[in-house]
Order: sequence, then C-alpha cells, then structure tokens
Amino acid sequence: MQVHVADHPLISHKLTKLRDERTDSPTFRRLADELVTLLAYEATRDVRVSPVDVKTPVAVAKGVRLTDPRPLVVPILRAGLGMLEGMQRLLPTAEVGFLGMVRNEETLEAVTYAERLPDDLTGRQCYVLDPMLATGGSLATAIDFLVKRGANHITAITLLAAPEGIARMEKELENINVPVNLVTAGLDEKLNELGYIVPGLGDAGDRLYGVVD
Ligand SMILES: O=P(O)(O)OC[C@H]1O[C@H](OP(=O)(O)OP(=O)(O)O)[C@H](O)[C@@H]1O
Ligand SMILES: O=c1cc[nH]c(=O)[nH]1
Ligand SMILES: [Mg+2]
Repeated sequence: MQVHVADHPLISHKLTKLRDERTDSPTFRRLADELVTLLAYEATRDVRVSPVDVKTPVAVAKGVRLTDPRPLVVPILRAGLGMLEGMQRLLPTAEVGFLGMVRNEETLEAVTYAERLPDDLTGRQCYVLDPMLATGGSLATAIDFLVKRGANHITAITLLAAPEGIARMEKELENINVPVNLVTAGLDEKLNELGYIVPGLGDAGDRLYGVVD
C-alpha cells in the first residue's frame, strides 16, 4: 500500500482546528468538507483520463476527459458521509456506492450493516472515504468488498491514520493483487487501549452527527 501523508500548511491548519475539542459540530463538518477537497486533489492524481480534442474559439487543442466507466466513490457510513460532498466537488460525475459499518467497541471488529454497491466493479477505480483509520478493520473490510467485485484500483482517503491500522492493512493486502493507495491528512502516534487514535480527534461520527448511543 502506498501511503501519502499530506504536507501542506493549509491542511495542517484545518486539521488542527478539527482536532480541537472546542470545535462545534457545524464547524467540524465544514472543516472535514474543506479538508477532503484538498486531499482529493492529491488522491485523484492518478485518476484515469483519455485524450480528447477540444475546439477553442481559436483552434483545436489537445486535452483529456475522465475515462468511462467513471470512478466509484464509497463513503463508509456514518462518518464517511461527512466527506462525500467535498469529494464530489472535485469529481461531480463519479458514481457513489455506500457501505454502512460500525465498530463493535468491545472487540473492535467492524460489523457491516448496510451495503449498496454496484454488483460488477470490474476494472473500476474506487475512492473509499472514512475519516479514521484506527485498527484498520473497517477499511480492510471495505476494500475486500470492492476487490471481490472486481475493482482494480483503490484509493482510501482518511483525515487521520494510526500506525497500527496501516500495518494491519499492509498485512491484509499482501495477497491482494490490486494497487491500494492511502491519502491522509495526518499520521498520528498510536491507538489507546480503547482503540482510539492518539492524539486523534475523538469519535469522528459523534463529532459530525452527535452521539447515538
Ligand atoms: O479502523 P477501525 O478500528 O475500524 O475504526 C475506524 C472506524 O470507526 C469509526 O466508525 P464508527 O464505528 O465509530 O461508526 P460511525 O461512523 O457510525 O460513528 C470510523 O468512522 C471508522 O469507520
Ligand atoms: O479515534 C477514533 C477511532 C475510531 N473511530 C473514531 O471515530 N475515532
Ligand atoms: Mg463513531
């Protein structure tokens, strides 16, 4: 897995505000949205394009357009939903599939409770959105869904990642013959005993949408 940790002062500035425990939900949602658009610029560096000619008022220019089939964007519910609009701003014609997952807070295993993806993803490029890569269970499960349906290029975009989660992903991806990239705004120190990223930002879903249980 190729890991790219964003190194840009605006991303660091927004991430710092996002982490702050005093940041309220509306501000957290806006910052997450802005961060994703900045990360998406990097994450789509290898989006597939095909050559086209375009007629300007003056002459014919050589250009490119996104190759069909269009990329598939997959937010992992709940928290990944807070990243969807920011991604669609850069890739407005992408299709969107959904995966609902929740971590069992005792075992830390990811449980899938909803799935709405195209059946056939043969040859498709996919972008998975989830703000937090903690143990890596959720993202590894999501990638497994996409690879089993034929996706042949996957980029995960996260706001924060933990070294433990990256190590697990690398191990689980060893036998997968599909290139997987990770683009993240920050790589943190570790996980705590509850599986939370340290220093992290707390529970991303709760900070976006409120505490449900
Ligand atoms: O790497 P992992 O250890 O799997 O943890 C990361 C997952 O945990 C959070 O979701 P959560 O289970 O809190 O669900 P939510 O988005 O509905 O809040 C987060 O949004 C990730 O999906
Ligand atoms: O730190 C963490 C870990 C998992 N999920 C979150 O929302 N935050
Ligand atoms: Mg949560």
